[in-house]
Amino acid sequence: MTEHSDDLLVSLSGVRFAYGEREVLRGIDLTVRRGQVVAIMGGSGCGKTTLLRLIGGQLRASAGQVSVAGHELGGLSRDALYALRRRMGMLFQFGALFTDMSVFDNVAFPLREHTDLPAEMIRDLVRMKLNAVGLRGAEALGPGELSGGMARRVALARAIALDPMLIMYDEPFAGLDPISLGVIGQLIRKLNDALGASSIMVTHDIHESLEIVDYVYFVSDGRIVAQGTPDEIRASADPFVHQFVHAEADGPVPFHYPAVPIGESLLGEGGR
Ligand SMILES: Nc1ncnc2c1ncn2[C@@H]1O[C@H](COP(=O)(O)OP(=O)(O)OP(=O)(O)O)[C@@H](O)[C@H]1O
Repeated sequence: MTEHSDDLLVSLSGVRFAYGEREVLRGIDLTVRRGQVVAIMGGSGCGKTTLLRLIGGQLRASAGQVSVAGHELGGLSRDALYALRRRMGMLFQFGALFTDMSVFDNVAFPLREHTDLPAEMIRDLVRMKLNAVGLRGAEALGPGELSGGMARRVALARAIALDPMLIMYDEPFAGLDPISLGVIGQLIRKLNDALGASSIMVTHDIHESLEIVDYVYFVSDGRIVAQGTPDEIRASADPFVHQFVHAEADGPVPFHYPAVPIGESLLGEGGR
């Protein structure tokens, strides 16, 4: 397979990151090609959100390189980084809407903040984005009048308001019923393709993800431990992947947070 670096929108090589003394990422290599939707999966607290923040330039790697659209983030000035971040749409956990603003104003917010477009053009753009998520008729509603799935769709419309080249989702399916979950999954794919963008989503929802993504990375203990296309993942004999695909509570990702054996801890407390 020939791979031109132009095809790569995001590229991480040897990326390490620590919060103070606590090293969370220990050498991550990962790429996202233009047009791709990529999922990042892994146990709770393994560093998935941290990875998104590094790609978004909110955190800086302590070693290795993070490149987006051909720019190495570590070498960018503050202004250049800000300009690049404007071309990224982010939908963070639960994508909180501004509760005191209508659906329309929520979606208009990034356009008003980041552009000097006239009001009529903003109105048309907001309507197009709301139409893309099937909610053009809901523009006058307040967030309190929306179901969970509708609120998520409004957050999606807001995340794509500025036509980003990269959209990042942190747990886009969290807390949704199965039908809304399917709707959001299909929308993530559809919007990615309609915008000609690339998307990265951090998620625990393997079955929904395998339906819509092009590639999956599994993170554990600060490293990529498995990766592949949905077909490769489904067919994988890797114990780590198996635990995820079959939702086994215990396996390479342990059920228990590290602790002394329960016998010892109970005895210890009883002996006090
Ligand atoms: N600001 C911070 N300061 C110190 N430690 C942090 C900070 N943010 C996250 N951590 C720790 O870094 C580790 C990775 O966090 P991160 O949020 O990236 O994990 P995650 O894989 O997204 O987890 P989850 O799936 O539970 O959301 C966790 O152990 C977390 O406690």
